[in-house]
Amino acid sequence: MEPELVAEFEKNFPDGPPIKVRLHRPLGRFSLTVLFGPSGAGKTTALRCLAGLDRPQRGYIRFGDEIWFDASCGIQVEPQRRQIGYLFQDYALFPHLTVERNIAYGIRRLGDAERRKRIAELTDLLGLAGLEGRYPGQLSGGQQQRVALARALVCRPRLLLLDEPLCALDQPTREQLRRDLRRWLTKLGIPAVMVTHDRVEALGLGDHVIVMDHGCVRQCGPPQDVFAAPVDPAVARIVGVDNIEGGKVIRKVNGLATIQIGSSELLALSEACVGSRVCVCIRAEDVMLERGAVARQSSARNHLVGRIRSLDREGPIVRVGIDCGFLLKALVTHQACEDMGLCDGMDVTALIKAPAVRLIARE
Ligand SMILES: Nc1ncnc2c1ncn2[C@@H]1O[C@H](COP(=O)(O)OP(=O)(O)OP(=O)(O)O)[C@@H](O)[C@H]1O
Repeated sequence: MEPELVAEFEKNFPDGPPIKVRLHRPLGRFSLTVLFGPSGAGKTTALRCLAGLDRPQRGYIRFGDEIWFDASCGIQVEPQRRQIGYLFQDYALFPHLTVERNIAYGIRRLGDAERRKRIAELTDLLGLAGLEGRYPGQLSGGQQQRVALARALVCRPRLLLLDEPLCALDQPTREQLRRDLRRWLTKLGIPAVMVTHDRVEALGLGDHVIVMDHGCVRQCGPPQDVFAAPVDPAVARIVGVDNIEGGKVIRKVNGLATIQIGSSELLALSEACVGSRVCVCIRAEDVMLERGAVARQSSARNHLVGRIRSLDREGPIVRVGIDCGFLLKALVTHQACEDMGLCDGMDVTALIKAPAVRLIARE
């Protein structure tokens, strides 16, 4: 049987909700588990408990056939005996040590030859060759983060824990490191658990995502599945679904359900029965806009006529709010917005394909 990291524990702080973690992940091969959720969800606490830096009040943590923590018999294995690599948000490099000595810090007791070999392997892999003699203050943010990663990896950890490893970096460096990180970890074959509240990072890096909110695990699974089909409106909000509306199934024809939302109707692919109440989720990027109130023939089943109520610029993207019986949010590029001459009060038609309308059953 493949060895697993199995954790089921609860950590309580005097103020705030109990943090309840459930996690079963394979250890025999590389896989990256993402802890995803808003600020205060309990992600860092979960990571600190796995590392042995915090002690839960209840539950257990098993790493293969080793017990790292068991509240029922008072076992708490010390962090250094867990052989974990931990990469924090702020790189926490020693400013007075060179890159080489920073990386070598955790393997000071190894023989010279082995130490040099390991440092060379990592400086090579992480693109740090040539920088060994520099001090952290002489490096860019991305280089510093790579040194911190090398320092976490040089001890050959059995598990790597990453807490928002890219959040302090500027956008281009972040994108580059995101691509590299997955490649490096795959090559080294070290299973990893990473905290992030960045959707792109969760989707781009993770093999498995655990959505946390208010100390609880709300949903887990492959990131694409979780982001495409959140189990409830709270998860839908956390994973960034822009349009979440209550509705009711009023008709079913050939697997296509008609959902009434206020005075509007939408078509969706659904198993839900006529009369059932649903929560309708539509991502803003799945909404296309056409000028005017008459849409041409299109494969999109939903044509909602409405009036623009807001235009909010977010970098190269504009978030458009349209009143079409309910407030529908659409994302368009700034260029598209200019080309179409979109403005407040203009009539538009929103086009949405039926599969982009996701339904969550409501009790
Ligand atoms: N040392 C502590 N003492 C008291 N409460 C704490 C402590 N550490 C965390 N908490 C509380 O536990 C809850 C979860 O915090 P945690 O840092 O794990 O969340 P998070 O999801 O990592 O948030 P962020 O994304 O902001 O880092 C919060 O309510 C926080 O106030």
